[in-house]
Formats: sequence, structure tokens, C-alpha cells
Amino acid sequence: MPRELDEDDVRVRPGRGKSRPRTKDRPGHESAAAAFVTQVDRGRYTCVLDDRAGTEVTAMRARELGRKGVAVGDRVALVGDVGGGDDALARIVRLEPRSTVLRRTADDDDPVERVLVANADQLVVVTATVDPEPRAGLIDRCLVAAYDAGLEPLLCITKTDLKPPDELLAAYGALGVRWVAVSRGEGVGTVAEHLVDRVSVLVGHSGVGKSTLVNALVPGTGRATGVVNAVTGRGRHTSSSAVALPLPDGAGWVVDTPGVRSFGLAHVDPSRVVTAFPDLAGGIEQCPRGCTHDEPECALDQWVAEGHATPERLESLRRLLAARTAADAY
Ligand SMILES: Nc1nc2c(ncn2[C@@H]2O[C@H](COP(=O)(O)OP(=O)(O)OP(=O)(O)O)[C@@H](O)[C@H]2O)c(=O)[nH]1
Ligand SMILES: [Zn+2]
Repeated sequence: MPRELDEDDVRVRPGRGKSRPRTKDRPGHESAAAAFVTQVDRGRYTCVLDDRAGTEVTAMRARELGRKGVAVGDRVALVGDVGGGDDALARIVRLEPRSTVLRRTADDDDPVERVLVANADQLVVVTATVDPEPRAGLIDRCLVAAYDAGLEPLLCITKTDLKPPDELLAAYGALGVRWVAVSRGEGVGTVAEHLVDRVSVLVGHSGVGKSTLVNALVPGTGRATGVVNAVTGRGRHTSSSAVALPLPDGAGWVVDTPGVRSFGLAHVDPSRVVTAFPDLAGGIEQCPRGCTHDEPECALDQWVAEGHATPERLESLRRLLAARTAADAY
């Protein structure tokens, strides 16, 4: 079996006289095929070719990629066997620049903070009204991850047949986050409308109905749903990777994130979070340098007192900034 390649395989070669870098010795890859990465599994990348929509090709990284990691959502150039047969193996020779990067926190299985999804436009935070109870801390951390990565958040509230979404809407109304409700399959059409022509990442903790939703949005994907057998773990996707699934009619992608329990928020820049609060921007200009917006000198209290923004908005901003450092999942 061939060895699997990853970032760790790249070694700096000792210079041999005036030899040029390897990449310059390679032929150009003008004829490379453009593709979209839908799945990453131990050094093998599932890609879908742009010009033969739906043709799946398995690829590995070419050495010339250097240290660059390849993630779900990446746009890549492929050479080699792009026929898509069972044994076909192509090589990823180029990674196109990314518009956005959503990171996953390092965990026990993998100590490195990695790119979870590249080029996503939207983060769909799936939460139930009840069973399981919504966890405000988790939702806040998802929103921070979305604002930091430049993804537009969409709150998808499930199980509204069991309990109305009023409390959740009250808690998130001030943030102005767009929302949709689904109950026992109803409302899926409205969710789908929000996904047209976009790359949307779905997150949600166990039991909220995320798999049920994915199956309704992308019929035939067979995402495992329901109660998990605690002994065998059957019914659960244990990998913490993501997978991109095509929406019917080529109208965008949904990226399911089974087993993903946290985002990399360690390096979130508060100023990125603040961009989600344009109504507070004028006040922030009057803050002292490096203001955490949670200190006595913060100019935002005055800004709100003068009526430029509501107290709820300021409270929401402070809650989100605090959620960055909470010792909680997501
Ligand atoms: N009442 C009600 N139950 C729902 C709804 N959506 C999903 N469920 C049920 O909630 C349970 C969990 O749904 P899943 O789709 O497996 O949830 P999940 O978020 O994928 O959870 P994991 O599979 O643990 O990751 C299942 O028994 C579903 O039938 C809904 O809108 N209303
Ligand atoms: Zn401030």
C-alpha cells in the first residue's frame, strides 16, 4: 500500500549548488483540470471536476504543493488520471486562493488547529428549541467563528413542533441574525432557498436534527440519524472531518460536519467580530487603543447612552467577545 502523504512529508531539501527550486523544473500545468474538494480522508482527497459536473476523482497531494494543506471546499488543479474510474488517482498540483477559512480547534486526536472548510460563504447553526435544550454559549461561539471567518451566519431552529422558537428569537433578535425554522420536515424548502449558489457549512450538536435536515436537503445521502448505540457507536460518524454534498440541480453545496465539536477561536481578532456591529462602529472609534470593550474606559456605554445603538446590541457584542474564551465546545 502506498504511504499516505500529508504536510509532515514535506522536507526542506539541502541545496545542491545552484539548483533551482523543484517547482521551477516542473512542466507548467496549463492543462490541469479545475476541481472542488468534497472530502478529505487520510491523505486522499475526493474532488468533483468543474467541467464534468458530478465526476468524482480521488487525488493525492503533489509534492510541489509544499506545506499547503488541502481542505474540504478548496478549489484545486488536478493532473494525472482524472478519468474518475475506481483505481484512478490524480494529483493536486495547485491550490487556488481561498476566500474564507473556517478553523477547527485542536483536540486530543489531533493537536493541530486545522482548516475545517475553505471558501464557505455561510455558517448554518442548527439548534433545537428543546430536546436537546439550546445552549447559548455554543451558539455564541458559532457566531464568533462565523464573523471571524467572514461567513454569514444563519440560525436554523429545529423541532418547533415541540416548542415554539420565541425564546431563541428573543435572545438572538438583537443580533439581527437571519433565521429559519423547521419542524418535522416542514420549512426545509425555506432553508434550501437560503443555500442556493452558496457553500454553506452546517454545525450543530448531537440530536438537534442536523442529519435529518441534511437528508431532506440532499436526498440520497443517507446521513445516519437517530439514537446512537453507546456500545458500538453505530449510527454515528466518528470522524471529525467535513464532507461537502451537492444540492440538487447544482445549486450550491452543504458541508456537513459530523463529529466536529469545536472551532478554533484562540486567534480570533476582536475587530473581526466588531464588524458584525456597524451600529457600534462610531462608538468604537472613540474607544482607547486596544480596548477590549469590557473595561471602564470603553466608549460604548456612552455611545449607547447617547442613543446611537440599543443596550441589547452592546450586550450582545460583549457576550460574543466573552464567548471566545469560554471553555466550552464549538
Ligand atoms: N419532534 C421533532 N423531532 C425531530 C425533528 N428533526 C429531527 N427530529 C428527531 O430528533 C432526533 C435526532 O435527529 P438527528 O437528525 O439524528 O440529529 P443529529 O443532529 O444529526 O444528531 P446526531 O446524529 O447525534 O449527530 C431523531 O430522533 C429525529 O427523528 C423535528 O423537527 N421535530
Ligand atoms: Zn471599547
